[in-house]
Amino acid sequence: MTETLLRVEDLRLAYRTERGVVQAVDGVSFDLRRGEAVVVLGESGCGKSSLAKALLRILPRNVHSHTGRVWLGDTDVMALPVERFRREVQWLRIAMVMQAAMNALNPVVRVGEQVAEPLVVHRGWSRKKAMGKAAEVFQRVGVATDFLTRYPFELSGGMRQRAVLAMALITEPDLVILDEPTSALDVLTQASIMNVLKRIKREQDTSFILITHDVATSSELADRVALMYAGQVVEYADARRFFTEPAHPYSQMLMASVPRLHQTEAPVHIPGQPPDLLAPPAGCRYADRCPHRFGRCAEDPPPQRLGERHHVRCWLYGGRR
Ligand SMILES: Nc1ncnc2c1ncn2[C@@H]1O[C@H](COP(=O)(O)OP(=O)(O)OP(=O)(O)O)[C@@H](O)[C@H]1O
Repeated sequence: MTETLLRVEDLRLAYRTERGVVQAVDGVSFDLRRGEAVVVLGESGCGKSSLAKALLRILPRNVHSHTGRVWLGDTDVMALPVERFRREVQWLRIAMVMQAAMNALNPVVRVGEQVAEPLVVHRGWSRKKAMGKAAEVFQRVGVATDFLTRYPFELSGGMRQRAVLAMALITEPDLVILDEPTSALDVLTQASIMNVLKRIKREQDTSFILITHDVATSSELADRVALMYAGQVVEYADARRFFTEPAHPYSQMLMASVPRLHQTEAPVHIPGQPPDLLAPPAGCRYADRCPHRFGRCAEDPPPQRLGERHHVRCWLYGGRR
């Protein structure tokens, strides 16, 4: 059996705002094996980016609370002093491509130098040696090495996205977290970037957490799916199982809402809105929109185990009181 790389236990992140406390990540647990890709799916505002930030300890100033355990191998990296986490874990073991990172490249620094930077800063490599590695990683992500000496404005969106991916991969981390890496790109470029990710996953045994709201693009890479709703993971499942036989009523509605090429009926629209994270309901977060709602949904369902590495937060599947 492949080794477990990451185990997240009861991760929580809340922000302080003028209107009160926003519980953006609310008791998230899942695990990830080496070489696996988990796709974190969910509607806008459900806490996907906050989950990534909570994992990488990239927190805004208005954090109210941040708790839980994040095991990377045998180490709970949440318990490490923050300087040690930055020195030993960030970039070197877990790298991240932030949302819209390709637009955040420094416009006055050549792309190659920016891509090589993590090796210089975090591994203490000489700039020359790091540039050699940058050329190698550029080829791996499908960018010709003459682009190393170009400035960001000279690259297309797809090329810039590959460059930020190269920057995340250059230290050969165990895990790369990608937040909406292709949402600003056209479908052909999206597909070619997903192909690069698939190849890297296969060749280097790199694990990925891919955050997206796009079911179609993500299905290509996903080994596992974590579906988020209102700060919680409502279903965590094997990807094939999730895409063909989703268990949670929200997963079922989401899958039915994805337009298909040879579909005769119109895609389903999910009525209603997700709850306000400033004042989430006491019971099941999805109850207001759920066609299967019954009395017990007034209580918050804990994750119920449906099988090996498959859990669901729904009373339809029984569970303890
Ligand atoms: N720094 C912050 N301060 C206060 N509230 C925040 C902050 N960042 C995010 N939020 C709130 O936390 C909740 C989750 O936001 P988050 O960005 O994690 O969701 P998301 O699923 O990534 O959404 P999107 O797909 O739109 O990026 C939202 O209600 C959002 O308004």
